[in-house]
Amino acid sequence: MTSAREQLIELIKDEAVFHGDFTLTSGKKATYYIDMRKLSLDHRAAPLIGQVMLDLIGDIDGVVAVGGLTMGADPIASAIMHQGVARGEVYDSFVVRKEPKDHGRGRQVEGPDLNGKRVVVVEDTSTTGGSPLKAIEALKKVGAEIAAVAVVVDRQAPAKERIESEGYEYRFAIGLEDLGLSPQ
Ligand SMILES: O=P(O)(O)OC[C@H]1O[C@H](OP(=O)(O)OP(=O)(O)O)[C@H](O)[C@@H]1O
Ligand SMILES: O=C(O)c1cc(=O)[nH]c(=O)[nH]1
Repeated sequence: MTSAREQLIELIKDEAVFHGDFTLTSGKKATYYIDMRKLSLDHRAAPLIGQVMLDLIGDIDGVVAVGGLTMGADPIASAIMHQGVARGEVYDSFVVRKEPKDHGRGRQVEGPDLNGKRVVVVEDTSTTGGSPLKAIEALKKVGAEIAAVAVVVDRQAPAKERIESEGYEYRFAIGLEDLGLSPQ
């Protein structure tokens, strides 16, 4: 039987890789764009994402919650939470706002109280790694302990090096070679 990871790779190749002229979050230009939102919000792909990410992070001890910078990370964290319950592996999820909320409780990290809790920062696609590092900054302010950064698709440009140089473990489920793409 085809694995969840293989099924997800086929869906990404068929439905989430777009060719053209794109400007990325970092301001860099690229000739392809991987639109993981198209799949993380799709009923066929979301459960696969949950399974693949659980396989990726399942061996990291003591993690109670997963989440990242809104909005790419949000459906990834939800998929992990829901597929985790189905497997008996329990994770809560959280959302890191790009800026603190300017009313209500003024929070930047929404969800459970993470003070003293071990978390994995997740991401749908990572290019420079700037987004998970921004999430980490906010998470440290609320007292969370960062166990690792885990992303679905790594663009090798160069998130891994940047995140590791800041002292965090970096894992990814799918690389460019799996998708038949070259780094840019
Ligand atoms: O590795 P980086 O250089 O940070 O780039 C990758 C980020 O870009 C995308 O989000 P985007 O900034 O487009 O925002 P969105 O999630 O709100 O759509 C993606 O979801 C990652 O979060
Ligand atoms: O670097 C980015 O902004 C980026 C690249 C990509 O392929 N997909 C995405 O959602 N963001």
